[in-house]
Amino acid sequence: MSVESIFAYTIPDNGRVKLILEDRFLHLDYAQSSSGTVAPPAGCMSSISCVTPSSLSSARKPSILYFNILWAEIGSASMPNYRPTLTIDYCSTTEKKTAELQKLRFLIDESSVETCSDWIQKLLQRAYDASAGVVRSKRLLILINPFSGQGKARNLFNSQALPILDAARCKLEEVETKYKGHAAEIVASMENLEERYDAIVCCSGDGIPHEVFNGLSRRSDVAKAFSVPVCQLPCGSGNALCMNLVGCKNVPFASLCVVKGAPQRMDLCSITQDGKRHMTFLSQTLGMIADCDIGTEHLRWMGEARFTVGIISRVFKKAKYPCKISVRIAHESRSQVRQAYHENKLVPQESLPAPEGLPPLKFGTVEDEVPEDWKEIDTDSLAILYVGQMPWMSSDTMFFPAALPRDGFMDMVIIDGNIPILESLKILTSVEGGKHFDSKHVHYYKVDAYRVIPKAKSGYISIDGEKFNFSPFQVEVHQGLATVLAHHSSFQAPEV
Ligand SMILES: Nc1ncnc2c1ncn2[C@@H]1O[C@H](COP(=O)(O)OP(=O)(O)OP(=O)(O)O)[C@@H](O)[C@H]1O
Repeated sequence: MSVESIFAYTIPDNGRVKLILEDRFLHLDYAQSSSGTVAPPAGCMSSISCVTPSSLSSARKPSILYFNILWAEIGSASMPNYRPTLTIDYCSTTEKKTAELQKLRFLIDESSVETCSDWIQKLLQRAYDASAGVVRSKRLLILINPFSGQGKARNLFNSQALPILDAARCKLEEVETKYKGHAAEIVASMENLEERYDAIVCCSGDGIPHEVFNGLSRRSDVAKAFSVPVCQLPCGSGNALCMNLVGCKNVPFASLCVVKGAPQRMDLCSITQDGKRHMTFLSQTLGMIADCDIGTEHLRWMGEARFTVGIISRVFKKAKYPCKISVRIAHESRSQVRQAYHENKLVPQESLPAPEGLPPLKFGTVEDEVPEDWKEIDTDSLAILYVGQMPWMSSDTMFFPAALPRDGFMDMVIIDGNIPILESLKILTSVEGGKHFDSKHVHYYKVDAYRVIPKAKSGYISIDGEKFNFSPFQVEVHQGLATVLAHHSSFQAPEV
């Protein structure tokens, strides 16, 4: 018998089953039973249809994708007359990106324990592809914001993430954030951060990843610190990081992606405002979106719906936000943006130079002179200025369909407040699928630096969904500075 396959026995029927390591999945061949009538163990058949790739749905043998396999081990035969057991922990998954923890148990012959141990090693090598950078039994720093979303983060973590991380034998260190800024302090001050953890997992909305990237930027070993991958378990009201990296806001599926994720380089931006420099990983906005993001705190109980309710009321009021924008545009027309998207879609992370520290600001700060070659947009009728580094801004708004993880650009959207209300509503309702990209009323640029000077006395500026001062700010991008943990090397969004 090849070590690619082993025989085991079902519990309780004692039927013979052959476990075969195929190219991309583990096959369970129950037809090996002499009677040929042995039923697969409970929980197996129901999960099998989910884990069998659609191209193989006609295959007779149940199979489990290696991606879904968390762990396998032989239980010690502690009692006399008890045969050793082989346990396989895995997640059944659906096309809608949900996941459920499952367990298979088989008996094995005492004489085949050694063969089975070799087979388990092979199985785990395939389940955790070291050549793709996937680390087994990850050491994770888990940052839980107990106030995220509607205060459910702790409960979501314990009930939906922990069982999967435990089954995958991850080593966890949990910390609950105690106040705003605590997560940044933790990662800024922790000794040997990069030696201690394989990833930082934010059980939160987008506020904690924002703090984590800022905390990392304050470390003296900043170059090494930015190589620690950051990811999110979607427990907040805005979970854009997870939506972009994983493609859903399902906590069990996101947990499976933490287990199976590998480090991926990603652009990160600096923002200067009022004499300070911060990092921003997701977005900067002024106008209706900022108004809704920050100005609807009283509607927090609604969850993500609060953004929609806020936007519609502002469209009908024809709200306008006068400001001066100076911007370094790299790609201006829609066709140029599309072309740049296709050219840069798969920038290999290995082609980027390793960061040497916090990069110096190429264009100075918001206090410096605006460079002469920047384009000036002076407007009294702006409705939305929205600049993003990732496609999804929430689970149902894909504002920046052309955004890429490491093209070295930010995507800038400008929408004027003088367009008819019906057109504004059309744009905003097409944002879910990113269809607004082709609207003639939407200006969509790829830029690498810009400055905004608001002209009103008061208002809202939202950076990564966090409230910033209502004063001038300048942003520039640093290509591939940050590292995230993801199963895919690109963002989870359809092509433009
Ligand atoms: N213990 C705490 N008490 C109060 N605020 C906290 C605490 N821990 C973290 N915070 C702050 O809570 C804010 C929101 O966090 P987070 O993004 O996780 O949740 P959220 O529900 O998605 O919120 P938002 O929709 O505002 O982004 C962040 O600014 C974070 O700094």
